[in-house]
Amino acid sequence: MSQGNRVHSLSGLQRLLEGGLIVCSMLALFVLLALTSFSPQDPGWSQSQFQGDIKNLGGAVGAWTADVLFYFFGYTAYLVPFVIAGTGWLLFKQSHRLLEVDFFSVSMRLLGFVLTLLGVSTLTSMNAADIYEFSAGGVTGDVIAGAMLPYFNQIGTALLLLCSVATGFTLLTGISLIALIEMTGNGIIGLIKGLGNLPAKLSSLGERRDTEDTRGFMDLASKFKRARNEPELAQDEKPQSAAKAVESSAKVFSAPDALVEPIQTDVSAVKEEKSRRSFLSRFSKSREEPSVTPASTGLSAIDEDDAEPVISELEEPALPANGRQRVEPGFGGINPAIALDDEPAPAIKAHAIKAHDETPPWDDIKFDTEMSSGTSVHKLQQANGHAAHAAHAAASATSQAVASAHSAHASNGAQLTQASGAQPAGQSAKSAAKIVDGIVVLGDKPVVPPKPINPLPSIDLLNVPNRKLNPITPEELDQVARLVEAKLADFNITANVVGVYPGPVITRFELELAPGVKASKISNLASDLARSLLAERVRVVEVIPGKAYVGLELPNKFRETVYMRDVLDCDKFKNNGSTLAMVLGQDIAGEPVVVDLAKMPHLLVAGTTGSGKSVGVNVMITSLLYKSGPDDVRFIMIDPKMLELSVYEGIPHLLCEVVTDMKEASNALRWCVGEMERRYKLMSALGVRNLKGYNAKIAEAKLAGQPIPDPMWNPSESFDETQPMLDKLPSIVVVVDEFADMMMIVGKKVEELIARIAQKARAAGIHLILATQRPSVDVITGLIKANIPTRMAFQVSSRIDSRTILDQQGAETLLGMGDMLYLPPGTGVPIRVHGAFIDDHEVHRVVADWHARGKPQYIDEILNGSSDGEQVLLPGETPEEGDEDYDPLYDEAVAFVTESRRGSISSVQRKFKIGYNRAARIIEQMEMAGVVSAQGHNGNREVLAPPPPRN
Ligand SMILES: Nc1ncnc2c1ncn2[C@@H]1O[C@H](COP(=O)(O)OP(=O)(O)OP(=O)(O)O)[C@@H](O)[C@H]1O
Repeated sequence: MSQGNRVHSLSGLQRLLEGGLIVCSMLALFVLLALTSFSPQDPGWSQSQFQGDIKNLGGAVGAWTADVLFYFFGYTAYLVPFVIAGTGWLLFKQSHRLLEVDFFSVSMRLLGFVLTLLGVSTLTSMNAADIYEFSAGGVTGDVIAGAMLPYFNQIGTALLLLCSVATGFTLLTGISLIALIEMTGNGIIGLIKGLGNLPAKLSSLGERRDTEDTRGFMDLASKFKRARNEPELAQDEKPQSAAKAVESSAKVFSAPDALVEPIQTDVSAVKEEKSRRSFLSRFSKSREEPSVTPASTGLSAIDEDDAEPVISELEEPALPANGRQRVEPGFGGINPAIALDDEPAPAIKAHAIKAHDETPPWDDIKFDTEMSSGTSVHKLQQANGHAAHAAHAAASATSQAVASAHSAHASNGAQLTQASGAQPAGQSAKSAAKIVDGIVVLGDKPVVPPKPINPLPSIDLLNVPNRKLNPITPEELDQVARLVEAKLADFNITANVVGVYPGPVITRFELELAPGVKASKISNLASDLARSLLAERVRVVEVIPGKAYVGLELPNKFRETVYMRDVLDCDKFKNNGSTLAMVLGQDIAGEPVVVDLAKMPHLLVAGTTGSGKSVGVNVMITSLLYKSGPDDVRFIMIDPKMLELSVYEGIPHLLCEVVTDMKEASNALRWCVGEMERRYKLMSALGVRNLKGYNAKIAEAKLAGQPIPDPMWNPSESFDETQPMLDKLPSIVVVVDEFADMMMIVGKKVEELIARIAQKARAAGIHLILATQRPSVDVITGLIKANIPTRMAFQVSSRIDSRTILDQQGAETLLGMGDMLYLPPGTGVPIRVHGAFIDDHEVHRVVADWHARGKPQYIDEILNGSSDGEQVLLPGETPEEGDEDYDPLYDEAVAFVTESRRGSISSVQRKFKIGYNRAARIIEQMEMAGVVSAQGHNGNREVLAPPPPRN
């Protein structure tokens, strides 16, 4: 892609190159024709006499050219047209690299070409019969053979020449001969094995088709036919027959290979990537050893001006993952049949309609069944992909199965509700369906299972990345290392590059400074270095934990995107036991970074607009949706911008609708403080120290059959007539996207509430993720900073902003697009992380997947305050200075203002001999009450209320 851009930007040069390609192709064709139609009778350089017409297709010039080429190179002359065509093509395709010519590699290739050509010519000269009247190896081959044979004899010469050809080939093409031999060997072995297994495979395939499949389909079809042809069949038996059909089809068809293969392909792509990195890290490790320090590599002779100071990219063939076959499971042939064929039986249809309010639309049901791997319906879809004819017969029964799935889904919602201790969503659905041994039972009959909470969403919902690797060669890295040393020397800093760590976005060079050189000297030169190295930005890492070196991070020329799927698919995340584990992205070496929100326990995210904050927040939320169900984690999302978080509306994890109104937002924070206090009381009643201990105790008690009654139940205040039992408590994550807005609108109160939650909520399992694009001290106040130890800084515009977030500079040198510095709790050294990328479609798919698993049970009190409409004071809270808190002089002041018809602050001040602030507050209260108008242009207020009636 980027290459394409370059070609366009060089359109003048590009035209020339394209012309060159055409000329080279024509020339190559001409030489090929001249060589193939060579006739010894034609005139030529080595011919003196000439009779008759020229037979060469290239005419006299062709005849001469062919003659010269054969004379000098013999058979090897046939290589010449290919070399001409190849040169034209290379110049055309690699035009962008003309500007960054690496003379070292060009001379290597040239040397390789000469060695190969001479070796082949001489070998041909020694072993092949003459071509026309020329020697088979031309004069070149003859001369070399003549010079070598007296000294090395036939065999020795041949060996030396073969060695020259092999070396030349490797130098020319850069292809490892050893790898080539290995590949050929593996290919041959694979072919032989494949051919050997072929008869067995063919026969087993034939047998399977002939027996099982056919019988399975016939059974299925006949069952469905019977279901259609027996209208008198009791209606309540229909779901059963559908379920049986589903069951039988599930037995017949195992998961198709297509579903397994793509994953394997993916794994191989990842492996490829890993091996690349391990190669590069091996390189960097080897550099650390004294024997191969840059100074001793001998490569320092490269002219620094010729080398680009940034890591360049070679053309890379697309990875196999690109061509990965995407499998879109669906109802296949059966879906249209549902719409066209028989209506569901009346009773079932009625039920489906009844349950509709509680269930997702048809698409969701389809999605639901698509994604529930291992369920019978999924397998039925596979079956129907194979047997369209059976699908028609099955349509009626399947409609019923799907209708049942609707109600089953509703029942799932009901279960969820119970699990979370909230009000049941739909009593009808609850009474209509129940789950027995993991199977939904409608009435007495088992039907298709709904989409369960477990297994959690599949990683297949995320895009398979179109990875573009950044193939940096060790030589290129070495060049840059030399350049870094040279540029530092320009600034009178003696430093040796002792380690090079290429990553997906940046490459870190570790520098060993000469004794007495301060690291801060390099930091101060960061922008000068960036300029002289032609880099966008350079980050200097003064302290690398555990090492005595200074780090210099240069952006790669071709930046790799870190995809969410790649990071999520790592063992570090999958094996993480915490329900609040989140992936962030990759570190500078390309290793996934997984963090635990429970340990943070609150996170402050800041960065300028467009730096990748929202994507970062989405990645964190999506990780949580991949790690935990609503039983474990609940969200309160506050989104003053009204667009970033609204996508999550309706997932079962939400405790309330996504909050966009700031008054409601402060209510939500108040609710959190109240909930925190309630949880503390519960925990102290149970004698546990944190939420984990509390949940363990509840689970233990339930297992023992002795659930713990709610110790805070008060019969006089509660609606519950009997003492309720305690249930598992989920962690609560409060995500605020743009909390600066909240601070501005609601004011100091928010800061207090946030500080209060931040101070205490860790043990209660309430966690804050606060994001802002305004990293200024009036937003990220001292109070907030003191209580939120974990920070995440995306790119910011100034050092001051970086200090506001991280208490140190560095974030101003980040590269944007998700590049971040993550400061873990309790440390002072931030980690550079390249944030993972997730696009909106992927988020939508994960959200839709959760929609299909259940509905949220909103708690109204969160947004509206307490149910009686009165603000209950939280423990330790003093009443706010409310509007109704009128000044004792207010009434007198109103009388004075309305009588005197003068509504100015100064008149009230003078009359009552009070301070300016107090008088201003009284006038403001009058304005709100409509006694005086708002201030006009001239600063005066009009008195609106009539004077008080005189007695
Ligand atoms: N991790 C990433 N990898 C690649 N590109 C990214 C990444 N994160 C963000 N981007 C790119 O940067 C753009 C801006 O990101 P994002 O919308 O998250 O910024 P923001 O800081 O939230 O901006 P705003 O505050 O204006 O909403 C995205 O549209 C995306 O193209």
